[in-house]
Amino acid sequence: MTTANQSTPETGTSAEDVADVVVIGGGPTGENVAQYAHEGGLSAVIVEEALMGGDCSYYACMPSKALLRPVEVARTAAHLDGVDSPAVRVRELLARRDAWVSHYDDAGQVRWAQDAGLRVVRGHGEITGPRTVRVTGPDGERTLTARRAVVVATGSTGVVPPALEGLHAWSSKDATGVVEVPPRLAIVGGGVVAVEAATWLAALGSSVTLLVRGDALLAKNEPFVGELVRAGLEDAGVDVRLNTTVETAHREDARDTGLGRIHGGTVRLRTTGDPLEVDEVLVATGRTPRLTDLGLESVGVTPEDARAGRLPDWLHLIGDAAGTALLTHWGKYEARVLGSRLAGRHETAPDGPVPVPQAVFTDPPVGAVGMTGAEAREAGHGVVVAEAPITGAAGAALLRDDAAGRATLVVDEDSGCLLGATFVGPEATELVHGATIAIVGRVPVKLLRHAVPSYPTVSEIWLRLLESLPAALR
Ligand SMILES: Cc1cc2nc3c(=O)[nH]c(=O)nc-3n(C[C@H](O)[C@H](O)[C@H](O)COP(=O)(O)OP(=O)(O)OC[C@H]3O[C@@H](n4cnc5c(N)ncnc54)[C@H](O)[C@@H]3O)c2cc1C
Ligand SMILES: NC(=O)c1ccc[n+]([C@@H]2O[C@H](COP(=O)([O-])OP(=O)(O)OC[C@H]3O[C@@H](n4cnc5c(N)ncnc54)[C@H](O)[C@@H]3O)[C@@H](O)[C@H]2O)c1
Repeated sequence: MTTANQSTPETGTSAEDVADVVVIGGGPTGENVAQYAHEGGLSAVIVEEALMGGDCSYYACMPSKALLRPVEVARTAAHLDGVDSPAVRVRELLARRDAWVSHYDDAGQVRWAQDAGLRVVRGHGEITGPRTVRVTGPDGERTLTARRAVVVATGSTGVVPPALEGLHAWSSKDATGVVEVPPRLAIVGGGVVAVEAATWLAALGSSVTLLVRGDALLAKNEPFVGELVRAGLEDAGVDVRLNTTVETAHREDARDTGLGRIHGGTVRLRTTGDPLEVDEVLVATGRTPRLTDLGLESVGVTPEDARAGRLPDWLHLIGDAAGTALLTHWGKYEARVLGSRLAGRHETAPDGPVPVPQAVFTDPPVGAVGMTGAEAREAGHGVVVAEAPITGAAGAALLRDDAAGRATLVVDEDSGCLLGATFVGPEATELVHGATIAIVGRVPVKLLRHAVPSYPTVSEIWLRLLESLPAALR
C-alpha cells in the first residue's frame, strides 16, 4: 500500500498532498469508491465542500424516508380493523427527521471515514490539470495529486424551469427540511420527488396541488403505477392535475428565509388549466449532474464528453454526477465496481446488463426493476407479460384492509428469463429484490416455480404471476 500524507483531516496547508485516489464529493458514492479503493490497498482522500455523507444523508433519501415511514404506518393503521388510528404529530415527525439527519452535523460520517482509513479534506474541489485537484477550503488552498485516479462524485442539482425562476421556490431540500408547513402548496412535476413529497407534506397538513405536465405520474414506469399512486394521493386529499403546465408565476417579497421556511408572500400561478394561489411552490422537475465549477475544461473535457463518458484514463465520474441512474444504490454500485477495479481486484462479471431497481415510498408503495413491457419490446425482445392484482396473494390483504395494487413480470420469450418486474402495493419496495436476483442470475421462470414463497406472505404474488404465464414458458 502506498502512503498518503497523513495530515489531520480538517486542517489545510498549502503543501502538496499525494494519494492514490482523490475523490471529489463525499456523498454515498464518493465514500464507497474511497472505501473500496482503500480496502484494496490504495490510499484515498475525499474532498467535501459541505456535509460528509452528501445530499442523500441530509437533504434527500434519509430525511424523506424518515418522514414517510410514520405516514405509512398511520395510514396502514387507519385501514386495519382492531387498531386505533394513530395521528401524525407534526412536531414529533419533524424531530424524527432532525434526528435522522443528525441535526445537519456530519461528525459521525467524518469519524466513519477516518475509522475506515480515509482522509477527508474540507473545501471545494476543482481539477486544475491531469491528476491534480485544487481544494479551496476554510483554511486556504491546497493542491492534491492523485497517483492513480481522480473520481468525480459531486452529485446532482435540481432543474428549475424558466417560468419558476426568481420565485425562491422550494427545492427538494426545503421539502425534506420542512420547518414551516405551507398551508397551500403547489408541487410542479410528476416524478419520484413530486409524489413522495406530496405524500409527506399532505400528511403534515398542507393542502397540496400537484401540477403535472404530462398525462401520468411516474411516467417512466408501467402505466398502472401512475394510476395507482394517483389514486393513493387523491385518497390522501392531494389535488392531482395532469396535462397542466405553469405558464407564469409571481410572488411578492420572494426571498431566501432559510431551509424549509416559506420563502415570501403568496404565489400566483397561471397555468394551462385553472389559475392557482398558494403559499409555496416545490419545484420537482428533475435533476442534472453537478459538473460546473469543477475544472473539467482544464483537462479538455466538455460537458458533452462527460455525459458520453469520453474521459482521460485517470478520470472517472460516478453516481448522480455520471447521470446513468440518479439513485443512491446505483451510485454505490458504480462506486464499488470502480473502487475494486482501481485497486486491481477482479470481480465476477454478470452475464448480462445489470438492471436498475427503484423503490418509491408512496402509499401504495412501488418497487420496479429492469425494463417495462414497452421498453423490452422497443429493445427488440419478444415479450410475455404476466399480470396479477396484489391481493391475489392472501398475505397482501392481511397486511391492510384496503390493500390495493398490481404486479407484472416481463419475460423474454426466447430465454424464458425475466427482463423486468413491477410491484405496487404492500411490501412492494421489498418484493422487488427477488426480481432483481432473478434477472441478474438469469433464472428461467420455469425454475422460479420451485422457489416456494411462505404462506401467507405477499411473496405469494410470485405464484400468481408465474401461474398466469403460458404453459410453454413455465
Ligand atoms: C428528495 C430526494 C429523495 C431521494 N430519495 C432517494 C431514495 O430513497 N433512494 C435512492 O436510491 N435515491 C434517492 N434519491 C437520489 C439520491 O439522493 C442520489 O442519487 C444520491 O444522493 C447520489 O449520491 P452521490 O454521492 O452521487 O451525490 P450526493 O449525495 O449529492 O453527494 C455529492 C457530494 O459532493 C459534494 N460536492 C459537490 N461538488 C463538490 C466539489 N466541487 N468539491 C467538493 N465537494 C463537492 C456535495 O457537497 C455532496 O456532499 C433522492 C433524491 C432526492 C432529491
Ligand atoms: N425513492 C427514490 O428512489 C427517489 C426519491 C426521490 C428522488 N429520486 C431520484 O431523484 C431524481 C430526481 O427526481 P425528480 O422527481 O426530480 O425527477 P424525475 O425525472 O423523476 O421527474 C421529473 C418530473 O418533472 C417533469 N418535468 C420536467 N421538466 C418539467 C418542466 N419544465 N415543467 C413541468 N414539469 C417538468 C417531468 O415530466 C417529470 O414528471 C430521479 O432520478 C429519482 O429517481 C429517487
